[in-house]
Amino acid sequence: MRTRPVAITIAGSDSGGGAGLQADLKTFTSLGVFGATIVTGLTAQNTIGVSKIYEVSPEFVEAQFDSVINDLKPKYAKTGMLASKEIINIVKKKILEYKLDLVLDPVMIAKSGDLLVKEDVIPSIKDLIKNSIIATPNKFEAEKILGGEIKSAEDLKIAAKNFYNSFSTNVVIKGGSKLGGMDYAIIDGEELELTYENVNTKNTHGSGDVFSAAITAYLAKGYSLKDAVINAKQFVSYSIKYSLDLGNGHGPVDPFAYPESIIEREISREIAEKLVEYLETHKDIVKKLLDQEEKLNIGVGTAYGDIATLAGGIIRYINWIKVDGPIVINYYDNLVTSILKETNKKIGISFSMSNRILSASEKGLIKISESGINSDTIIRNGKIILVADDLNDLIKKIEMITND
Ligand SMILES: Cc1ncc(CO)c(N)n1
Repeated sequence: MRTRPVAITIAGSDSGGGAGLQADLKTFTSLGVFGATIVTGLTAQNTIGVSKIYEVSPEFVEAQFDSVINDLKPKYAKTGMLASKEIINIVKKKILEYKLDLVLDPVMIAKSGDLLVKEDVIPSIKDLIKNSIIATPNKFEAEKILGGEIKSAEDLKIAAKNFYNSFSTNVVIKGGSKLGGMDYAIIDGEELELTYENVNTKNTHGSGDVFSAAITAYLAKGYSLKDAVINAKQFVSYSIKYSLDLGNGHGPVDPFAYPESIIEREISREIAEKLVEYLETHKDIVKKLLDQEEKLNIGVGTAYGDIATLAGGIIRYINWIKVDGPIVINYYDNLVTSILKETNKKIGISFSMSNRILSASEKGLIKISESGINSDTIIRNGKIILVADDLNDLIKKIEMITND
């Protein structure tokens, strides 16, 4: 009998799928957490904007709480869009009734700039903040809640302290791209500056939702609040770095990017194993590619820039070959891994320079260059590196060169 940690999102639907409860559920699932939803409203929305908002009645929000909490007994919940003070008030009542630990994301506007809440929600939001374990406003929301402006990293730190002291609640304020992607957190009095390589993209629809959902998921998995925030920052940064160019507005971030990058690493390892097996069972071909007592190596890359290679390589002694493993990922740099990075090709093999290569090139079977631009065969350090888009393509090229 299997179980998973359970987390709840109390949020609105984004018909476009990139933000709101859809982003929350994708984030929960990607982190191995079972997500349930208390739907507060529906938006007719896409990457360009919000055209309509339909509010769920407070009574129906309450009914969802009673159904979900009594049965699934979650400890952690997060909020997204809470469009009116009536909804915020019922959420507060139910949070207290069920003693839920709340991650409060004071969602106010979509990436498109459209308002997601009524103008008069601020006092009720402030009241709910006091009943949360952490609030995660962005710069804009923090300005609305605190008053004043946040224009610099220094302002961001002052605002976080002010927020922490005013509400006696842990806080992380998201600085956004204008402040270099820096966030500033205060957790149990400890100040934390959260940074990641700055990613320049317009496709950030759903980024705030993914961040607060990831904090909630890590809490449900048993992380401390500080570790949950640190890990959530990594997770959301990855989903922004690999965000999707879908739609004509702000494309969605991709909460599946992080688990998929791990899946792809495993697939690259399996393809590398298949290539090694091919070479082991085709010693005649290896003998043609490789001079005696020399080494060849292979590389298999993923869409996330990770590369599987052999730690040692394959060595030829007169009539037999020795595989010097293991297969490692991003561990050793060698000729193949650097050429794969340069050319963006998916798979490669390095071997000895020979007349065979030159004649294959003269016959027009392969295209040699030093740069690798528009060619499948690169000369580097007196060796040859053959690259291809997939395993079959590479084997086809290898057989073409050694077909005599
Ligand atoms: C429904 C919904 N919730 C939250 C956001 C903020 O990303 C959004 N754009 N739409």
